[in-house]
Amino acid sequence: MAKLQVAIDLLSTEAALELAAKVAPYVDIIELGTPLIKQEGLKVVTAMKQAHPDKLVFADMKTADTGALEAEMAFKAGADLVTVMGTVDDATVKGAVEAAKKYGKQVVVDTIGVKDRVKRAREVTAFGVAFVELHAGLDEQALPGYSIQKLINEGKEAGVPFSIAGGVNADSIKAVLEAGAVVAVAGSAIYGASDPAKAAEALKAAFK
Ligand SMILES: O=C([C@H](O)CO)[C@H](O)[C@H](O)COP(=O)(O)O
Repeated sequence: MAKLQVAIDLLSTEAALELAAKVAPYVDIIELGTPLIKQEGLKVVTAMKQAHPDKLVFADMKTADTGALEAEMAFKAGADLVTVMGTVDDATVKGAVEAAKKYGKQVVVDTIGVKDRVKRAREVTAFGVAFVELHAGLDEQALPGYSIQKLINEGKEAGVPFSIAGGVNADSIKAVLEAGAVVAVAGSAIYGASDPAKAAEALKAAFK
């Protein structure tokens, strides 16, 4: 069964914990966004795992170098999954995968900036990553004419385990799941909602 991941792009540990407490009943994976980790450090990962030991905690490290080292730092802090950028050297991805094996954890490759996401998704899957995040970041989403449909089409074509991030919301969740995503990532559709718990519950209902 596919999983729902909440991406927390807030900027304090306190706010992240408050949001997670509201939405935890409806989500499978709690993601600490890259800006949040940069602002608060890996202690936000530790705090989240302590508060939600039954959830998978996803540290959106967006690692670009020293794959093994950064993955190990996040796993030691309590992360279950870490991200490595797909645009970087294969050695960085492989290093993170080696660290994940050592800790019994998992690596996800983030495809922001990857020109041919389908090709790269297939390449990195062979290195042993858990799944590939077909991702349009917040800056790309803000460009005129952005549509999540491209990611959905790429997922259908890829033939490897993938998540989709980049505007997953109540309108797009069904198409994301029908495309075969193993994880649907929703950030602003949850943390930006007037009632985040209700928004998460509505998204989760689409999984049935
Ligand atoms: O990963 C993300 C982004 O790079 C900032 O950290 C977002 O969490 C991801 O794009 C999901 O957010 P929404 O697009 O708002 O659903």
